[in-house]
Amino acid sequence: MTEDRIQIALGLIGWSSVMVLSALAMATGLAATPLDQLGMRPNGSCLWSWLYHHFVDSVGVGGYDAIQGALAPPLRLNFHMAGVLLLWASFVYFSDQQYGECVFSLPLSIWWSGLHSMCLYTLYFFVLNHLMDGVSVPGGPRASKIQRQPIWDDRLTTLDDEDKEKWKCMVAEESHEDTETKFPGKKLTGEPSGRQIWSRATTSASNHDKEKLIQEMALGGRSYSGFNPSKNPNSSDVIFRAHQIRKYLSIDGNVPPPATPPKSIQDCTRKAAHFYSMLQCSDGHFAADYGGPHFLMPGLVIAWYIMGKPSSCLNNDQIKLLKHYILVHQQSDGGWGTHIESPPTMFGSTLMYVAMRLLGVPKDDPAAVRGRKFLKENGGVLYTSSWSKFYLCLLGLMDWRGHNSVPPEMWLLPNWFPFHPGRMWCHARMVYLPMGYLYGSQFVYEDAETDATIQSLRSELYCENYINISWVKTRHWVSPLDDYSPIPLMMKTMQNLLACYENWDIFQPFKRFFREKGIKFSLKYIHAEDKQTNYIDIGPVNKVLNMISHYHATGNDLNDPTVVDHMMRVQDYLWIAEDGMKMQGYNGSQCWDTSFCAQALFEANLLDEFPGVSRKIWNYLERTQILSTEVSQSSPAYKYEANEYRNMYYRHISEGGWPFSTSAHGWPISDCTSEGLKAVLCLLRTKCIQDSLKDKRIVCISEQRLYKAINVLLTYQNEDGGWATYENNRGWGWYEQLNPSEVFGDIMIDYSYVECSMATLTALVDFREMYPHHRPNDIQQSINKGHSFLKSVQREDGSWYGSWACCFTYGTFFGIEGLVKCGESLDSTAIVRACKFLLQHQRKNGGWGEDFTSCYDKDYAKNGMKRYGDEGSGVVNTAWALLGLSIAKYDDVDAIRRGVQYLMKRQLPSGDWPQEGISGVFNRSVGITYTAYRNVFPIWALGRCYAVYGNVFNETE
Ligand SMILES: CC(C)=CCC[C@@H](C)[C@H]1CC[C@@]2(C)[C@@H]3CC[C@H]4C(C)(C)[C@@H](O)CC[C@@]45C[C@@]35CC[C@]12C
Repeated sequence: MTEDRIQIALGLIGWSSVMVLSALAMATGLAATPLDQLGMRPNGSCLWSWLYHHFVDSVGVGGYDAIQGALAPPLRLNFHMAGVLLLWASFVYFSDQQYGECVFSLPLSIWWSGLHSMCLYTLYFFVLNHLMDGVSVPGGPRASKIQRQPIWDDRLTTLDDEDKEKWKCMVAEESHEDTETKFPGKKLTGEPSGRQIWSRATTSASNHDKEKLIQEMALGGRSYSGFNPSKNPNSSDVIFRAHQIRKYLSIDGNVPPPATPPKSIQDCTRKAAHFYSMLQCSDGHFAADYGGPHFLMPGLVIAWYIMGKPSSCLNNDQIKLLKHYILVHQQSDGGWGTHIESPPTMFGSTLMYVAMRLLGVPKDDPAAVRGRKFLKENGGVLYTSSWSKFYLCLLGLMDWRGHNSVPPEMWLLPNWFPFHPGRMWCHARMVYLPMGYLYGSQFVYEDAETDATIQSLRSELYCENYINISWVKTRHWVSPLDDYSPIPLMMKTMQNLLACYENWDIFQPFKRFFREKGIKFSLKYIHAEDKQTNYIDIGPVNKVLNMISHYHATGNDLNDPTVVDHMMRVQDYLWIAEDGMKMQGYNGSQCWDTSFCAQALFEANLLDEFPGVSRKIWNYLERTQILSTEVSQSSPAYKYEANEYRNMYYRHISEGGWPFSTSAHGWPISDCTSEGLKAVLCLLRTKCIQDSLKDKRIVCISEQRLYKAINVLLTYQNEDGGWATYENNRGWGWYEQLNPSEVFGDIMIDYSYVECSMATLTALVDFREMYPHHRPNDIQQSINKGHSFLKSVQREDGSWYGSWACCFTYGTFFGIEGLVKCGESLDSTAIVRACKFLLQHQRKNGGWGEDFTSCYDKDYAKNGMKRYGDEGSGVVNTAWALLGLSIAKYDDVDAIRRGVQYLMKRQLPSGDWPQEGISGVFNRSVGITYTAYRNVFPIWALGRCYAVYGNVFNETE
């Protein structure tokens, strides 16, 4: 009897341990799979990965990659399940052998374990794939719409002549030298190519007549009449363009494009290419204004202020231009938008107002009075969104209790944890990292209590008395103007629980212990990001927050080498245009624009006509590919290329990839790699590059390097067959339930996008055409999966939602091109529906137009590009639509002709096109400027239309 009891007890223990073990195995398998897809070996967080790694891989039979790669998702699940089943059966069998018969007989135990496994399998499959919704496709329905319009007073603003002419855009090595002379004894690390900074020039414009011509050319053949946001808040990049044209014309033999209007499509394309070639920088890249968002520069101003206003971070000349920018973008009601075309929001207004005051605009200046009126009419800054509240807390303009918790402890969660921050989209991850550090340290500007401006701001920003505010209650307050992504219930609940953790005494000893560890890890991680990016950092937000974090960590030491390293890279984000100085959304769009230029000229058959331009593009792409093995060992980035560090800091492999901007930035992106690769392949097919390679006038990009690019691209593919931006998708759609930012949509995970997928698929197809023997099966498999993905995200109406530019026209151009290159037949339903969608939206004047509201509302802008286009049409949208229709060889030649004639008609006398509405977008709600698009896409579209349809465009109507 006693023996029986012991047997049953032991059996039960055996059973429960089996259950726990298998649940654990399931959980780690489930949770760790996406994190293991870093394009490298498993990090040991998943039991099965660990087993493969140690047993299968060590015997050298192709290893983990081969197994993982070969297993399609359902199979992979089965693999996990088989493992669980085996473990289970053996355990039960073992206990059965040991402890006699009763319930644990062999057939029964197999039956039970089988049943149990089936149940878990079902749970696994359904929960993961259905309820958790593997990845939800961006572009789903959006309820709220932009209700208001931005309105500016009709006023012309101009920069002082001195400001227009005395600034010089320096690139590459010259830019490094300039910065290094300002920081004696310090050296910048990383590849200099592509770096672009604005510095005061010592020479001024000389010949007056020539200067007039240059200014006119920069404006497309019209004379400069200043900047008037009520006409168009998008600046035209006149200052940079004038600067480049001046440089170009100063070289003997260089002439501007002919003034006569082009008579044919080829003339028009050639003239456009000639004009655009004048803008190319000496290192081969195409520079341009990459501004737009209004919430970036205030972050920098706040950092500068907190750090004691060092002139090595921002000097007086820059401050003057930053103020100018803030003032010209203020709208009639006193507010500022989240970006240049947005109606005023509390997010934009709070930050711009604070920046304006910190830069020295007095409280009673009319702009400040109007700004304050706007803020107070909307409830004061207690109703601004969380990202601006964060900056207010740093400055001592808000109590940290008024901000929801950003616990740095989140980094201490085990990697397998379903909500580990390492699974977040890298931009969100890299912003919440320093936020966690600064929140955890409860950092506040050290002079806040004595600083007169801060004290005054405390009364300017609130409707109530600052000292009487019950901060904890205000944590969730947000104005409807900002509430694009209302905080979901799940996140609110979590924030409330965290508020207990932050404030209840009972948790404090526990919190102290873990907080310290979290802060320590965060700082280590921040440092790794700084080194990996040569202190540029992934984007403008974490750039500034990382700098403040180091300032804090070093005990507010401005001379600390890390803080100085950071300050040396501030210039990389600043840009001057006719609306003043702005902080850009990135350190530029160099590689992206340059890769497009190569492809546009290739399709227009002009690369050989502009051999100098082609060679310079080649050089840029050659120097910009990320090649860890060739990074000098002395570079701080070197160490972090090792897989050990990549694993530790959740980074995908980079070797072989191309970035969006510069090599020094160091973060490759799937579509930037693809566009870079396609550009190289185009160049390789031209005579001028082939000859230059033969006589060694340019450095060779070896086949091995192209293979590395292919490797990165293949590792980037998600399980759904699509491609995300920087990394594989590591989480699930439900993560969006934890989105803590009210102003951005879909920021929590890296989704598969039509743009990234099309770019990668077309790169794979182009590559296979030239190198059919390299990994043919992997490439074919990948193309097949990608092809199905593209079809799966096509919308009912035949369009695709564009996540990174405005909007359906962009997405649909990408969708069509992707399908066609994957071999979809031109008369298939998918292609015909997509082309019909485009045709339905062609406007009376022959063009196409959409503005930013399409992206925000997730609904085609009914009035087209109403405000800043031409009767609803815009040149960039028209070019995208033509590119889509012509790759599909759509047979409505009349529609194509009208589109082409529209582009030709809109070309300016200089060969340029006008700057219309904002083209780019991110996170659904923020517009971003792509100045180069107005040149490169029309060239490309005209080139392609001519190649596909021949000379049917020249008869005028
Ligand atoms: C952290 C937040 C909310 C703001 C900082 C801004 C960045 C998130 C974005 C600024 C530039 C973006 C848009 C960047 C630009 C290029 C695109 C793309 C065109 C290559 C696209 O196809 C893939 C995504 C992009 C990389 C982008 C991501 C988001 C930005 C970094």
